[in-house]
Amino acid sequence: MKIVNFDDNHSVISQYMMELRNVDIQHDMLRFRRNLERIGEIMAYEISKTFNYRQVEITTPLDTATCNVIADKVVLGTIFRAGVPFHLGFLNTLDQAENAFVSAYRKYKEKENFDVFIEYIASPRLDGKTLILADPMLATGASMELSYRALLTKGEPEKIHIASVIASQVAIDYIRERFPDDKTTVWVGAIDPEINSHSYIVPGLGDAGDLAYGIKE
Ligand SMILES: O=P(O)(O)OC[C@H]1O[C@H](OP(=O)(O)OP(=O)(O)O)[C@H](O)[C@@H]1O
Ligand SMILES: O=c1cc[nH]c(=O)[nH]1
Ligand SMILES: [Mg+2]
Repeated sequence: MKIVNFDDNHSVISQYMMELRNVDIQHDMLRFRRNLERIGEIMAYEISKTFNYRQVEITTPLDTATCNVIADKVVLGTIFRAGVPFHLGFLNTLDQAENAFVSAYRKYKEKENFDVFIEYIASPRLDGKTLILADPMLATGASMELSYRALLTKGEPEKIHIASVIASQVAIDYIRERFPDDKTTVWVGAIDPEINSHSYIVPGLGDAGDLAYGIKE
């Protein structure tokens, strides 16, 4: 499994990450969502460098030109709710992609004890396609794994890109053991060292869904 950590080579993403994490800035919900979206746009661009391209002859007003277009059949698969602004960023860049949505959410039994539930899935067929699985937070990795398993009912993708803003080291190890090694690449803004007893990433940024859309009951 290949891992691309954007924190290894600083870029404007580092600035967006600071704003997402910073308690003095992250409460601006519009900026928070827009930063997730902007990171999605840039990650999509970087992932697009791994695609196959095919040549097409097109007509310009003056002559014909040989151009290259994406040959991969790309599906953007996103996990509700925090994934929504991130998804929009990917779709801004990869506007021809198909789209899949999965709802994965934590249902708490007690304060520190929860199950992850999948209740909704909407996806095209995935056989032979390039699946980008986007969720800004990878804490334990359970939502990502369960969403992937739910999507496998729609076919077997040829390539898998897991895209996240912050992953814990635990989640990276978890995903490494559960996703096909030869066709999975993980793209992350940063890998944080710990998760706490509530399975929140530390230092992380808090609750991405709540910061993007408000506190849920
Ligand atoms: O790796 P995990 O331990 O599964 O945790 C990560 C998940 O938690 C968050 O979603 P949450 O369930 O809080 O739902 P929300 O996006 O609606 O806030 C986040 O967006 C991930 O989907
Ligand atoms: O740190 C975390 C863990 C799960 N979900 C979040 O939004 N943040
Ligand atoms: Mg949340």
